[in-house]
Formats: sequence, C-alpha cells, structure tokens
Amino acid sequence: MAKKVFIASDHAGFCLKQILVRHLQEKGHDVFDLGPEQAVSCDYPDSAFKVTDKLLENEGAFGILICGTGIGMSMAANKVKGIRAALASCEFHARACREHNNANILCLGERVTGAGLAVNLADIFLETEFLEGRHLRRIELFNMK
Ligand SMILES: O=C(CO)[C@H](O)[C@H](O)[C@H](O)COP(=O)(O)O
Repeated sequence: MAKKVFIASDHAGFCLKQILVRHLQEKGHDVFDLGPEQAVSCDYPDSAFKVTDKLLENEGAFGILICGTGIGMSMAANKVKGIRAALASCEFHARACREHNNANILCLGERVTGAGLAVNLADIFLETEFLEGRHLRRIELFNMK
C-alpha cells in the first residue's frame, strides 16, 4: 500500500536520499523531500526536526532520515514526543522496529549502509505492520517519562 513518506538528510546522507526518493516514488509512495537540495554542509538536527514536525501534522505518515551514521538523526528525532525513530543497519532491524516498536522514522547511515541494502531496509520498513498486543503496552510506557 502506498505510504506518505517525509524524507530528509544532511550533507553526509544526501546521495542516499536522492536514491531513496527516486526508488520510493517509483514504488508509488507519496514522497516529500524536505531537503537539502544539494550536498552542502548542514546540521542534521535541523533536517530531523523538519521531518518530525511533518509527522506530528500527518497521522499515519512515515519519515526517513539519513546522515553519515544515522546516529545523530535518531538522537535528534527521538527528542520529540510521539516520535519513535529507529536506526537500522540490517533487515532484522528494519522489520523489528516496525513489528515491535511501531517506529515511525527510519534512520540510515550513508557512511555505513550501502545503497542496495538501504533500499531494501526502506521497503521492509514501509511494508511491515506493527504487531500491537504486548508491544503496544510497552511503547505506551514511553509516555510515562
Ligand atoms: O550526526 C552524525 C553522526 O552521528 C552524522 O553522521 C553526521 O552526518 C556527521 O557527523 C557529519 O560529519 P561531517 O564531518 O560534518 O561531514
């Protein structure tokens, strides 16, 4: 099923962002590229918060954030209440973060993960459903802090 996807990167994730935007558009998803438009040095929290703002306004939408490692993006995005950003570097991560954690943002590291694998991770992330049950109880505990 087609998903609404907001995507952004910093300079270190720019090339992978371009590849993923094209791939996800070809798959029929509704893709919103929030920049940057060029691989000019920029600060990943600014990009992360562009995507988190959009997710809070668009129920059911997903985000993809790419920096060099994916770590800075995930740290920044997870500061925002209602965001569950998951850094994935293998297919198990991409599937489990949806099934168990209902992640709404996938974070990737262009300096870590090759483009072919990254495309697979994005596909798995967008195609996998949250399992709810005990996992819902656990993610609801996030709101207790
Ligand atoms: O935040 C990061 C590390 O967690 C990202 O990988 C950034 O892309 C990286 O820090 C950018 O580094 P650069 O030396 O400014 O290219």
